[in-house]
Amino acid sequence: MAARSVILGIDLGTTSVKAALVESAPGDPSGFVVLASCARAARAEAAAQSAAAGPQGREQDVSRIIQALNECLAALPQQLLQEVCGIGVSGQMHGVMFWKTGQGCEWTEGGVSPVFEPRAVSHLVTWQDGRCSSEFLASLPQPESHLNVASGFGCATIFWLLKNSPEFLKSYDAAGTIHDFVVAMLCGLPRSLMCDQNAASWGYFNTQGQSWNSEILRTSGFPVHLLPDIAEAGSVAGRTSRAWFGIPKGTQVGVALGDLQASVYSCMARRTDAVLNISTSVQLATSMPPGFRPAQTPDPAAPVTYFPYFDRTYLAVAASLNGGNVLATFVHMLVQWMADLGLEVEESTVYSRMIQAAAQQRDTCLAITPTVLGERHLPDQLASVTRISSSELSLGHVTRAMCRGIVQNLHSMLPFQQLKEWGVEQVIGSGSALSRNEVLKQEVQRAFPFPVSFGQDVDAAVGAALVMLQRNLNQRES
Ligand SMILES: Nc1ncnc2c1ncn2[C@@H]1O[C@H](COP(=O)(O)OP(=O)(O)O)[C@@H](O)[C@H]1O
Ligand SMILES: O=C(CO)[C@@H](O)[C@H](O)[C@H](O)[C@H](O)COP(=O)(O)O
Repeated sequence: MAARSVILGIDLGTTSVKAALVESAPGDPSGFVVLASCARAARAEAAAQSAAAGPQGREQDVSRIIQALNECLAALPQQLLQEVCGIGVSGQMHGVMFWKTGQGCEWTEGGVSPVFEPRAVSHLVTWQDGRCSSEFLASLPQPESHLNVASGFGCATIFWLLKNSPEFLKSYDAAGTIHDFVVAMLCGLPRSLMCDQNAASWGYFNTQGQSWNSEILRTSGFPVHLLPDIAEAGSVAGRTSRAWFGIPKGTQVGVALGDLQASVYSCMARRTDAVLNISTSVQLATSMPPGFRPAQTPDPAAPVTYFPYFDRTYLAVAASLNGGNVLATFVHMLVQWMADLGLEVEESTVYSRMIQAAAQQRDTCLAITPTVLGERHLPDQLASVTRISSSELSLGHVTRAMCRGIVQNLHSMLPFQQLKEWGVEQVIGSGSALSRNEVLKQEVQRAFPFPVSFGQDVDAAVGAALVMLQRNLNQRES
C-alpha cells in the first residue's frame, strides 16, 4: 500500500495551542480529511520581564507554550505521526521573542521521542501588550509600509526595549514570533526566518518590496541584526533535525504563517466567502482581487487594514483586539469576585453556566461596548455598559449583551452591508471562542445579512497543514 501523505498542522494561539493531522482525500468535496486534532490551553501569561512595562505589559512564558505543544503532539495517534511527511506552523502574529543562536533549545532524548525544551529565550511579548503609549509611538520614525505601527507590534516592542531595557536586548542575537521560533528549533536554523505575513505584523516592513525598512530602522539605532530573514509564505524553511514525536527526521517544515491567514486558507472555499475568526481576538476578512495594492500611506483611523495573504494577494481585515478575550476577562472577573466572597469556582463552570443562561435569554436591552483593550484605530475607546435597568442584570442578560457587543463592535469597524457591495455571499465562522459558544453563534447569525456556516475549531492548524499539502501536491505535478 502506498505510503500515506499525512501533514501535521500547528497553531500557536494566544490562549491555546492546536494541532491537526490532515490527509489529502481526492474523493472528499473539500479535498482533504482531518484525521485527528488536539487543543491544549497554554496558560502562559507571565509577569513582564521589564518592570518598566507597567500594568499594560502582556507577556507569555515560552516554556509553557512549548509544553502545551508537546502535550498536543503526545495526544495525537503515534502511528499517524510516523506517516507525517510535512509540517505547517502558524501562530499569533505581531508578538516578539528573543533567543541566543544555537542555545534557543535543548533536545532531550530521554522519553519516548526526542523533544525540545526552550533554553536561552526571553518571554514572548504578545500582540495584546500595551506598553507603547501613543506618545511613544508618535516618537518613532515614519515607516515605509502600508500598515501603521501599534503597541504589541514586534518592531514597536523592540524600539521600546531599546529605550527602556537596552541591556536586555544585548543578551540575545535572534528574534521572531513564537511560531518562527518553533520552526527555527525544529530545523536547527542558523538564523530566524519569517514570511511577509508575520513581517508585516511587526511594522516597518514593505510588502511591495518584500523587505524591512532597514535604512529607516538603522538610522534610528534599531538593532537590525535581530530582524529575521524573509521567505515566501508557503515555502519550506528546512527539515526537522531530529525525529520528533515519531515524525521522521528530515521532514519538511514550512515557513511559519500568520494565524489569521492560515484560518482563512482552511475556511475560504470561494473568493466570495468572508471569514469571521473569533478566538482570543476577532478578525473579519475577505479577499481582495488579484493585483490589488494597498495605499502606501496608511490612515491610522481606518478600521480596515490589508494583510498580505499568499502570492502577493491581500486580505481586507477588520481586526478587533476585543474578541474571546472579553469573555475571558468577564469570567476571570467573576471567579475573582467569588474568591473575594470566599467561594471557589472553576472557570469552565462559569463559561458553561453563563452561556447556558444567555441561551435562555433570547434578547436584552442591555448594551455593552466590549472594547476593554481599546482598538488600534481608537485606542482610547474603552469598554462601557449602557441601558442598565434593574430587570436586566441577570447573568443571561449580561452574557447576551457581551456576545452581541463583540459582534456589533466588529460591525462598527466593517459594516456588514459593505461586504455585500464587495460581492461577499456567505460568512464562514472559525475560532474556538465561536465554536464553543452557541450564543455568540446566534448573535453572528442575527447580525450578518448572509448565510453563516461554521468551520472547525482548529482552523489555523488545518490551514497551516493544507498550505504544506498543496505544496507537496504541486511539487508532484511539476
Ligand atoms: N470553556 C470554555 N467555553 C467557552 N469558551 C471558552 C472556554 N474557554 C475559553 N473560551 C473562549 O475561547 C477563547 C480562546 O479561543 P482560542 O481559539 O483558544 O484562542 P487562540 O486561537 O487565540 O489561542 C477565549 O478567549 C474564551 O473566550
Ligand atoms: O490582531 C490581529 C491583526 O492585527 C490578528 O490577526 C492577530 O494576528 C491575531 O489576533 C493574533 O495573532 C492573535 O490571534 P489569536 O491568538 O486571537 O487567534
